[in-house]
Amino acid sequence: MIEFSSVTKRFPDGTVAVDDFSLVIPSRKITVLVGSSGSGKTTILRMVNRMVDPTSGTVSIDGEDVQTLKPVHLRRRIGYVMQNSGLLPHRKVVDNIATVPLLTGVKRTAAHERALELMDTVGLERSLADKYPSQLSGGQQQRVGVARGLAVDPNILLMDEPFGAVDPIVRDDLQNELLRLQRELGKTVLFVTHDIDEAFRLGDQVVIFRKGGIVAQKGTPAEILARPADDFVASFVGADRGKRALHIERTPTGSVLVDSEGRTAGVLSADDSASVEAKAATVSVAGATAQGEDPT
Ligand SMILES: Nc1ncnc2c1ncn2[C@@H]1O[C@H](COP(=O)(O)OP(=O)(O)OP(=O)(O)O)[C@@H](O)[C@H]1O
Repeated sequence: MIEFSSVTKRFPDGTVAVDDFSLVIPSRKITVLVGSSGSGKTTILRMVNRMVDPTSGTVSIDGEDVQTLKPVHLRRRIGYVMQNSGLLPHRKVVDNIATVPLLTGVKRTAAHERALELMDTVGLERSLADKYPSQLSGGQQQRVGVARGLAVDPNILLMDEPFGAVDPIVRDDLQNELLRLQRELGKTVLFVTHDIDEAFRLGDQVVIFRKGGIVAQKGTPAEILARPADDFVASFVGADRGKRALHIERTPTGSVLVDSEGRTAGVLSADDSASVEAKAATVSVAGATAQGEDPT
């Protein structure tokens, strides 16, 4: 578990990037920080591995204040995946993945063998091992970035907009891959994105920031969608429009879900359908009662 307690970060130029921020990040779950640019998400993420130190407050991992731990040790036990993969252009894929294990003294053959296994894990052909990053597609480069983040076998994986720079189809693939990996590996993942769809798809816990680094709402995607804390959140998550604002329409052949643009978005399964119909009946009975009519 990672815990932020009343954390503030003021940079030397006076910018307050994070102001009195508290959050518990549960182990083996994906927590997603989402919000507009400049809301302090990256700064928060970087405080976990001490790329940034807080001005006040504490960040702890399993009860241990990270301030008491050496940055180099933290970075060797925490995976870090960034936008544009951050690969070293003059190193082959296999060497990029093996960078940190080699630094920590793992023998070259063992580090390379492990790198090849990680290529399997993230769905990369082993034949790409001897290529240079520029010879790979954007999606492949991101997979190498994820493999490199996993190379130290970390319990914690920090991911800073890792899929921000790839096209929507590849992004979709990478998100699926991360969910699959998470089912297999069960890491504690802290993930930063601008994209609310990505946040809802990946996050067990989602934290929505408004400008100025203030937490507008945190919860599961279902909690946030079912009960947005205020108009800002409702508008940010699109609860009031498009594919998220669904209503039931009865057709001669059954009930369907329709979005706010009138497009059919799906159907209710038989069970759901029965319970929704029952609820609708209860509501109309209650309504009739409220108006003083006899419901029978
Ligand atoms: N080293 C620094 N010195 C001064 N100000 C900084 C520094 N790093 C970040 N900031 C400022 O702190 C604020 C938060 O930045 P941060 O990168 O954490 O936001 P973010 O939510 O991750 O933004 P984005 O989504 O654009 O990456 C911004 O106003 C930024 O300009």
